[in-house]
Amino acid sequence: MDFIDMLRAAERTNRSLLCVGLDPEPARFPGAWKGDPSRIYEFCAAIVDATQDLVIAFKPQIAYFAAYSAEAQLEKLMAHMRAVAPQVPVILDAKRGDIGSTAEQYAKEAFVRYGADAVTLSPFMGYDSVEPYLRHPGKGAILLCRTSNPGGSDLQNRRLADVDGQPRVYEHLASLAQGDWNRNGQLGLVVGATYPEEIARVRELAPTVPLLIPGVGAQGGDARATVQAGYRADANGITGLVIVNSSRAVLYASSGDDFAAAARQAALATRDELNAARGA
Ligand SMILES: O=c1ccn([C@@H]2O[C@H](COP(=O)(O)O)[C@@H](O)[C@H]2O)c(=O)[nH]1
Repeated sequence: MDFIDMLRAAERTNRSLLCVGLDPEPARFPGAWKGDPSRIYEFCAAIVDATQDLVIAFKPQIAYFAAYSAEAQLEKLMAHMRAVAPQVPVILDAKRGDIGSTAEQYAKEAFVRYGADAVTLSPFMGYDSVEPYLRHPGKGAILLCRTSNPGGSDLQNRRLADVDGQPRVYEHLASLAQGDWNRNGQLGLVVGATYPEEIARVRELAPTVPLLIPGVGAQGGDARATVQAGYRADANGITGLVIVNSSRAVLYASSGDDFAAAARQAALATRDELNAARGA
């Protein structure tokens, strides 16, 4: 099944727009695991087991594994997610971006080594840096568009003087992802929950592209405003999906031995809040 079909199936089966982000920080692990990078797999697997029926996707952030030379634990975690939650797509948050020949290797890393269903990319180097990912049939490529951090404005909100209508950079990217760049319907966009007006603008320019929206929870984004700005459905079903990510607020809901149960409660509350905002 391809990435978009998996998203739709997980959304239906789990009645969810929530993506749980897997950003394991050993310093925040519970009890005897605290500070121990060899527990990264066990910690993340416990979170996956506790939330797999509540999510539209999982999003491991590769930096949290690479920083501890824990790539083998990430491989094991990918296999675990496939085994316990085959219905849930996995988005590898890697934010890669490089010339085509190097991008080919990064695409193999994401889709072959780790078996991810989609990967996040920086589109800064242009279409030829994105195209190698699109050669993997059915896999998703999710482009940074209007990121959740304040510094996102430094470049993404600048206007492009030589493009008709002088759109902002993020607006131009949204148009490209809806149109010329999206040759096989594999593209998605990252838009921060911290900027709901920009989510609405992206949705206007890219009505059918799935939006990965980090920034609720620890970054303070408003779940209700996020869904209202980005989610679209009509009588025939969902026309514009949102994948709303929360990482730290779920992972570290408790620092005690009840961390997995607490993560489940946090995920459940966020899922229900997102559903209430779309009237589901
Ligand atoms: O614009 C962006 C793009 C990616 N991220 C990533 O999402 C999670 C957010 O974690 P929280 O703990 O829920 O704040 C993290 O992996 C970021 O690298 C983002 O925050 N904003």
